[in-house]
Formats: sequence, structure tokens, C-alpha cells
Amino acid sequence: MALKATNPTTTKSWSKLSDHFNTIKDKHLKDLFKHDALRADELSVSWQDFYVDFSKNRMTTETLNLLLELADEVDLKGSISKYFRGDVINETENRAVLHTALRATKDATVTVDGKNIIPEVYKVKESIKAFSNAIISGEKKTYSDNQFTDVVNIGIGGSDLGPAMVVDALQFYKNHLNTHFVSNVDGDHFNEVVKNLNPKTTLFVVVSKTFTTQETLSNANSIREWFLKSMPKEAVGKHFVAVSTNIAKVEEFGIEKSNIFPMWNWVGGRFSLWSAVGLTISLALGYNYFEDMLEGAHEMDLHFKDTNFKNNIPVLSALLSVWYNNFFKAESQAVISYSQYLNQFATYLQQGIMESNGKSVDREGHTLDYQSGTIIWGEPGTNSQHAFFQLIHQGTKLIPADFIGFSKSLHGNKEHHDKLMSNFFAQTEALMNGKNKDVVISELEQQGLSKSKMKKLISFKVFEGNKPTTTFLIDQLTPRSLGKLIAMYEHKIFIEGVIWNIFSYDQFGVELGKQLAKTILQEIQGDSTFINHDKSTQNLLKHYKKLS
Ligand SMILES: O=P(O)(O)OC[C@H]1O[C@](O)(CO)[C@@H](O)[C@@H]1O
Repeated sequence: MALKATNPTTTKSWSKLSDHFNTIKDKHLKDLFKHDALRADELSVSWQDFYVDFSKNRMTTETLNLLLELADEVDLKGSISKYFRGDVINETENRAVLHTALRATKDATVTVDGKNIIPEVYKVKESIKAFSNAIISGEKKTYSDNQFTDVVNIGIGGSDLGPAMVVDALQFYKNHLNTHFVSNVDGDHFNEVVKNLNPKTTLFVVVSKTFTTQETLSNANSIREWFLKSMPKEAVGKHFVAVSTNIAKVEEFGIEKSNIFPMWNWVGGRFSLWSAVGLTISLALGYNYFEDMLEGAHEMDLHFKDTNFKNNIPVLSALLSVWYNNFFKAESQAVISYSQYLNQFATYLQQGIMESNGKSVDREGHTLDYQSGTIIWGEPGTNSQHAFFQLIHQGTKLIPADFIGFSKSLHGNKEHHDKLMSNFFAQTEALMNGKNKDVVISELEQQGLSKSKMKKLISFKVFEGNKPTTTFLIDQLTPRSLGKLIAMYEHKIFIEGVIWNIFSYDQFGVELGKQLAKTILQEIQGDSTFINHDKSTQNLLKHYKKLS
């Protein structure tokens, strides 16, 4: 059954929210706290090892109630049931969206085309487990009968970003296998990766849902050529495996059926790390940690599905995102992780969030007359404090930010961790409170500045504050907690799509550039005069051709 198509701006709650917005837009967070002693407790959620503080957001309980009304009016509840039970909610591609089934329990039933898919999911999980265990233990040997030392994941987009982010984030839990990622069609990328590798002890995992992606196929072909410079053809079977839905294409490439880990078209590329696309994760961490991550995600699925919206982390997070996007007209949102391990987290989220909700027509094909999608960006703290925080603090743009931090570090260096986390808490407080004129004056007086110098400086030193943040304080970074966190953002994407009345699970927008690149490649490699391009592109192409 299709998702209910409701233009959110025509709902009663939307017009109430518009009126309400006018009463709240100039209110300062400091005052909201002053007038509501219970605010911090009422607007935060404790769930398992997550403490999520939504109270430093520019809303009141009335805002929240209206946003919850909006969720009801667009039938979020009904949509959630359709999402989990495998209805064809990716209508434009005629598919269900079932990354949640990849982490469901063995006794669950999820039906696609009249067939329960869970047994098949578990069969593939078993093969991921058996393969990873055999490689890690050394039972499965290289062509020359040695143990594998290195794994190279060849893929792009969802076939790269998820595994790369998770392996980096969970490197504390890693085993002896060195893992590498080749994604960009830039030949310098793969050359840099392979230059120090020993082909004799390296396993290549070619990951492509479609197995038609130019970047991945070019890299896989070039790497195979590099491999065959020092290895016989028969070694390919032991050193190359693939993950794909397109078995025929993989076989055409030269990888045997027994070395192919299947996936399904009801798993979107950007939500695929829970499938065999996560093979490199399982190889790098061991299957048990991979499974822990899946279990964590499943716990978040249950929380999302079963918790009332008022205490539901992904629901609150998504509603606030809509609130800032459509009412405050915030142009972007930041994700700042206070853990160097989460260095790639914002990059990973960019695909999930922006490929999904970067749409400008509604589910009936009408052009949207409201904003959808959020620009997402971020870098870990404290580094980012010394890079772009100035703009968040004192710039003209409103940038709501998620702050993610952990109560315990992994290596246990408490002194460093206390310093890191002091910054974590200090920043959200500073963003909220700012610094007013009186405080600035008294600080300058203490410095003994003359009245005229003080007058000149005051306005530059004032921080308006009132910058919204949501704090995710999690006990510790583990495979399980990371699984929960990723699943939280996946559900947030879904909810936003429901409210904005758009299809979140296709990505036609990336096709145009791909098609044009194919044409241009033929022209560059042929003797074209580039006559079919605009004047600017013609000049650029001619310049390139002269120098390349
Ligand atoms: O896994 P594939 O089929 O190679 O696709 C890679 C990526 O390309 C896209 O289709 C478009 O960027 C993504 O959605 C996908 O994750």
C-alpha cells in the first residue's frame, strides 16, 4: 500500500505552526529555560545507553505538541507500519524499503512478493559469518597458501561510505586484517592504495548493488590488471569476491558464483551496510561485532516502532529538523561528533540524508512549494571548533547542530576525555547563552581598556547566542551503540520524507551527470570538437585536451 500523500502545508497543524512560529521566533532559549523549570527534563529522552537532550532547541512544549499533531495529520503512524512490513513505499522504483529486515530477529516474518525474506537474510548472514571467520582465522588461504593480511573494499556511494565509516569508527575493535577502501574513479586513488600492497596476501571485495557503476567497475578492472601483473589468472578466484544483486554481471566480470554475496533490490544502496555490503566490516571487526551492530540497529528499530512519539528519538529529531527547515528556514544542519573515531560520520550521513531527501516534487509529481531536504555537514570536535565554529557562533546563519559525545572513552585516558567532553558541554552552552553586552563590558573593564577602545570593541565581542543544539550523550562507542545511532538517522530520513510528502528512496538526480560524463569521455578520447556543448564547457574541454 502506498504512503498517504498529504501536502503538509495544507494541514491544520501547519497553519497553527506558522502562527505559533511568529510568537516564538524571537524568543531566546535562555528565557525559555527561565520560564520553565522542567524544560530540561521534559524535553530530553533517556533510552538504554542514550541520553538525548532536545531542550536546547528553539521550541516550547506547545511547539512540540503542534509538531506531533502534524505527524498525526500526515499519518506518520500508518507510514511506519508500511515501512516495516515491506509495502512498496519506494513507488518510483516499485520496491519495498527493508533495511530494517536485515537486522530483524530470525523468527520475524517480513513478506516481499508473497515470500518471507527473513530465512534468505539469515542464509546470507551465515555465509558472511563463515567467510569472515575463515579469512580471519587463516583457514581460508591465499592462492599461494598464506594467510590474508589485507582487504580492499572496491565500491562507491553506499557501497563504500557505510563500510568505510564503520570500519574507521570501530577501529578500536579491529582485528589484524588491514582494510583499505578504493572508491574514486581517480586513478591516483587506487594507485595510492595498491602501491604498498602485496597482491599475494590481499583480498579484494568488489561491492556494487547494480554492478554497472563506472567508478567501481573501472577500479575493479584496473586493480585486477595490477593483480595479474604478478599473479596467475587462476589466483583471481581466491582473491576476488563480490557483493551485488546483479549476479550475471559479476560473473561476466570473472568472479565465480560461489564468491558472490547476494543482496536484494529492497535494500537501498545508502542503507545497505547491514547487508553483505558490510562484508568488509565483518572481515575487519569479526562477525560478532558486525552482528552486535545489527542488534543495536534492531533495538533502535523497536524503539522507533513502539515508542510514543513524544519520547521517540528519531521522531523528535525529524520533527525538529522540519521545524528549522520549513519555519526558521535554516539552510543547513551540522553534525558534530566529539570522537575522532566518528571522523567520517557526517560524510556518511550526507549520502543518506541528501540523496534521500534532496527532492523537489511531491509524491504526486507536483513541484514543491516548500523546502525539503537538509544540507548536512560536520567534522569532529574539538577540531571543528578551531575551523568553522566562528560562523555558527557569530555568523548570520542559523545552523541547528547535533552534538554526539560519549561518557567513556575507549582507551580510558580520562584526563583527555574530560577535556574533550568539557568542550562538548561548553560549546552547546555557549551556543545557547552567548555573551551579552553587560558581560562584555565588565570583561573589558577588567582588562583596563579605555572607554573609547571599549566602545569600539563591544559589538564584536557580543555573542547573540540562541543557537539550537541537540545533544546525544551515549555511554560509550561500541558496535551496538553505533548501530543504534546510524539507525536513528535512517529513521529520521524516513520521517522527514513522510512529512515533506516526497519519495526518499530513489535517486534519479545523480543519473544526469553520469550520462553526460559517458558522452564527454567518448568525446575526449575521440576527435570531437565538442561542438554540442555550451561555450564554457567547450573551452574547458579544449583546454583540458591540450594539456592532458
Ligand atoms: O552499489 P552501486 O550500484 O555501485 O551504486 C553505488 C551508488 O551509486 C548511487 O546509485 C548513486 O550515487 C548510490 O545510490 C549508490 O549507493
